[in-house]
Amino acid sequence: MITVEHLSKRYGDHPAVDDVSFTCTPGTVTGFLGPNGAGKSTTMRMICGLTPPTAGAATIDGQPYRRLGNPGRRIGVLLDASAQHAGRTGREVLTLAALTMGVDRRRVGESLDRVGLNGTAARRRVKAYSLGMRQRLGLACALLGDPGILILDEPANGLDPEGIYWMRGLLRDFADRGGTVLLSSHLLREVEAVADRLVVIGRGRIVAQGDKAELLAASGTVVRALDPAALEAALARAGLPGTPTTDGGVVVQTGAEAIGRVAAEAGLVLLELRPAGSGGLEQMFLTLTAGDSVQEAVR
Ligand SMILES: Nc1ncnc2c1ncn2[C@@H]1O[C@H](COP(=O)(O)OP(=O)(O)OP(=O)(O)O)[C@@H](O)[C@H]1O
Repeated sequence: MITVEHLSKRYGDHPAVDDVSFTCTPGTVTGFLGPNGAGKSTTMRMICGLTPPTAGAATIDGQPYRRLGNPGRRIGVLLDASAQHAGRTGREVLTLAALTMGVDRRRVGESLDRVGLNGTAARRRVKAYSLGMRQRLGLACALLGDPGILILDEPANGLDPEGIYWMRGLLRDFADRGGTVLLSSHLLREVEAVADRLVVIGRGRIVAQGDKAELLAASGTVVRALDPAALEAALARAGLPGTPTTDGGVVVQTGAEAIGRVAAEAGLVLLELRPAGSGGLEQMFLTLTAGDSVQEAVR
C-alpha cells in the first residue's frame, strides 16, 4: 500500500507539487496521469525518498521509504531507465542488484527471461541498448527482489507497440496476484488500458482521481447532430453547454435522456447519442489540464 498525504514540493517560488494526496491499494494498478511538467516525477521521487518534500509525507506499508530495510525486496522502482551504468552488461547490472539485495543469483536469469532480454541482449553493454531495452532492464531490476509494490515512471517510453502490450500484461498480472502498481504517464490512452484507478495531476495539483470505470461513467454523453450549430444553440438555451470533440460531436455533462429531449423539442436530427466513455475521459483530461501540454497528453 502506498499512502501519499498532503505532499508538496516547492522549488523557490514554484510549487512543483501542491498538496497531493492519494493511496494505491494491493491488487490495483493506479495510473498517474498528467501533462509534461505536471509534477508526476517529483511526486514519485518524494515517495521513494529521493527528493525531500516541503510538506506532507508518503509511506510504503505505513513506513517512509527510507526506513524500509532492504527496500528492493518490498518495492520495485523504475524512475529513469537511462540511469544504469552504461559500461556494464545487462546481466552484470542485474547480478550486482541481486548481490545488493541479497537475492539468489539464479533469479537474474529468470528476471532477464521475464522481460525478454535473454541470450545475446543480456551479454551486451547497456550503452548499446535502445531506450526500450533499457526500460526492460529497469523493469527486470524492479522485479528482481520479488516486491509487492511497483513504482514506474513513464515505463512505456521507448517501447514499441508489442512491448507496450507486453508490459500491460505483466503489470495486470502483477496486480491480479495482489501487487500494488503506481504507473505514471503523460499519455492517457497508454494507462487507460491497464489502470483500475486514475490520479490526474495538472500544474502540481490533483485535478481528478477515482475508479477508472466511475470516472468514465461520469464523463458525460457524446451527441452529434445533422445541424451542429443548431444543436449547440439548443443545448446552450437549455443550460447544457458542451465541449466539442475532435470528430464533430459534442460532450455534454449529463445523461442521454436530457439531451434527447432538448434535441426533440428543437426538432433536431441526431446522428449519435452515447455515453462518452474513454472519449469523455480524454475530453475531461484536456479540460482539466487546459493550458498545459495538452497535445502531448492525448497522443
Ligand atoms: N530539481 C528541480 N529544480 C527546479 N525545478 C524542478 C526540479 N525538478 C522538477 N522541477 C519542476 O517541477 C515541475 C514538475 O516537474 P516533474 O518532472 O515532476 O513533472 P512531470 O509531470 O514528471 O513531467 P514529465 O512528464 O515531463 O516528466 C516542473 O515545472 C519542473 O520544471
